[in-house]
Amino acid sequence: MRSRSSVAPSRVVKAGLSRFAIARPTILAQEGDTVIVEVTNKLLLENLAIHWHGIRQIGTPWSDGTEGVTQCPVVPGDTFKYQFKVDRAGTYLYHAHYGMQRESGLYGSIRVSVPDNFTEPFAYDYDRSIILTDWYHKSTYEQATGLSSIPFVWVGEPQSLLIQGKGKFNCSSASLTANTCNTSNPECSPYAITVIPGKTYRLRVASLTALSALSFQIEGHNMTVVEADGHYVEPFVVKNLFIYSGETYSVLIQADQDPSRNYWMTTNVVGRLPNTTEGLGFLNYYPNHPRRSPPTVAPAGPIWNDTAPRVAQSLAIKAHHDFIVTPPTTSDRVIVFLNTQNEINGYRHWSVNNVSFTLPHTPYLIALKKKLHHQFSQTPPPEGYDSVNYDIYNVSKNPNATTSNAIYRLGFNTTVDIILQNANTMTVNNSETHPWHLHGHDFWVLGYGDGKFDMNKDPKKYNLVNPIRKNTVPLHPYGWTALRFKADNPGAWLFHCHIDAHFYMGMGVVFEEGIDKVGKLPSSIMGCGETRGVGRP
Ligand SMILES: O=C1O[C@H]([C@@H](O)CO)C(O)=C1O
Repeated sequence: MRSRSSVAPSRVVKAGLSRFAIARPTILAQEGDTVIVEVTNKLLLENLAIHWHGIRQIGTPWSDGTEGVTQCPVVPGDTFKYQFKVDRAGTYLYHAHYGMQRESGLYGSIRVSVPDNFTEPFAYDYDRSIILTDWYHKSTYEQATGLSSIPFVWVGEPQSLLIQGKGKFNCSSASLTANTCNTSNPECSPYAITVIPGKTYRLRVASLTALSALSFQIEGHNMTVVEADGHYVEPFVVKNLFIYSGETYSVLIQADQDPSRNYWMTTNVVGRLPNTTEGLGFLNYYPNHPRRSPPTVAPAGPIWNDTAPRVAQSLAIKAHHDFIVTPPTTSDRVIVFLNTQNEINGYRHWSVNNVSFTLPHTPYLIALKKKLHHQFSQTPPPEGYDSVNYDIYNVSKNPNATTSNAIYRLGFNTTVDIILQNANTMTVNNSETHPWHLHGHDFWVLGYGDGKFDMNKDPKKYNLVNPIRKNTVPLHPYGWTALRFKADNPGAWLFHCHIDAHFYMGMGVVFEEGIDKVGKLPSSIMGCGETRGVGRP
């Protein structure tokens, strides 16, 4: 097993956040470090909160940065201090967690290195990170207004795909002024990763798309997957890496091709009918010019509606044989989450077991700890759905759908199974891919399957031998995904679809466990709802 560093030096990273800059600093830390980030909200009119995606916040649930769940928003002009321990090496992310703010570009990487005396189960010469995103021309406010209007206005497909904040847009297709669309602007040149011929690179690839499921590929180069969401993977080789919003992977690439030219890196939409041209970057072989286009046409990625290779990749991700932590063999509670799109009072929502999630005025962590139980519904949300009669293959009207801010209260230290069940949307013959992200924990991924989950048969097929642990996992169209986790981290934790618009439309739940074990809450997380006036100077 990996050893822990006994020294815990602190690092302070100061971040000021202003509106349009895309490239955020990467936070570099070592396992065991305490990271302190002082975030100053320099936005004129917007609140914010920053989530440290993949960091479990053990003992610091108030630093999870989830507005409405673990803290009040950081208002313009205020500085908020996040402090947490990075207790496990790996590839993580940070991003805004206020409304749909993340997709405006407020994100970055967290790279936690292994302790000094530790050898990873693979070797490489250099370490590089990229974040894949999609980009909309409409502001998040315009998008949010459409989503919560009658008639419903969907955000649609993004205008561009970005590799490390850089992408392209066909200016001739829009009536934009010269300043907003200028292809000769160096800002528009594709992102390049420069490699030295003969060397091996660890490329940390993350996705923080607002909507798109992606395939990522590098022309002429195989990728060996070695890490997923901070856990070592039994290595396997891919040509296309399928990646969903909220996931991180490390892949190894060998710079072993003809060194006299550059190669395309491309990313394209899968899982939805694409209306966005592919994102392009260069794998730049030194000493070629980093902006010299490869001599080839950028190769096309895999076809968008072929689900089988995506499910196959999900199934291929297993824990590395030297780093297996087996899950408990049984669970104390099984909760089934039916994912549906429905209409409630004429508004379009996403729901879990016909309940569309809404946030209370006082964040849960505060309301729970201070026993302000009137702040949110005390009617327990449903543990499942009518799996006998519900037809997952057809449009359902779901007439009993409601909105609620009730939460799932879990017994401390119990083992919980979550079965995510997909279904048809409100469009005929359509079921979408949803990346589900759990705050405060990793879960074991026990299995994926097609169709309706069968409680009698499917658990027998669970992988209890070498399941990967992750914090984000896809739910494939018309399929199910089975997860297991231990409710061992005192706090209130969001579990939600990582598609911005879907979470905005109610696709999430909150778990509470061990609230009596949470330490004294810092007053800085207060100031809204029933704590208005508290924590503000
Ligand atoms: O929530 C969504 O709404 C649209 C579509 O279902 C209705 O326009 C879509 O593709 C979503 O993911």
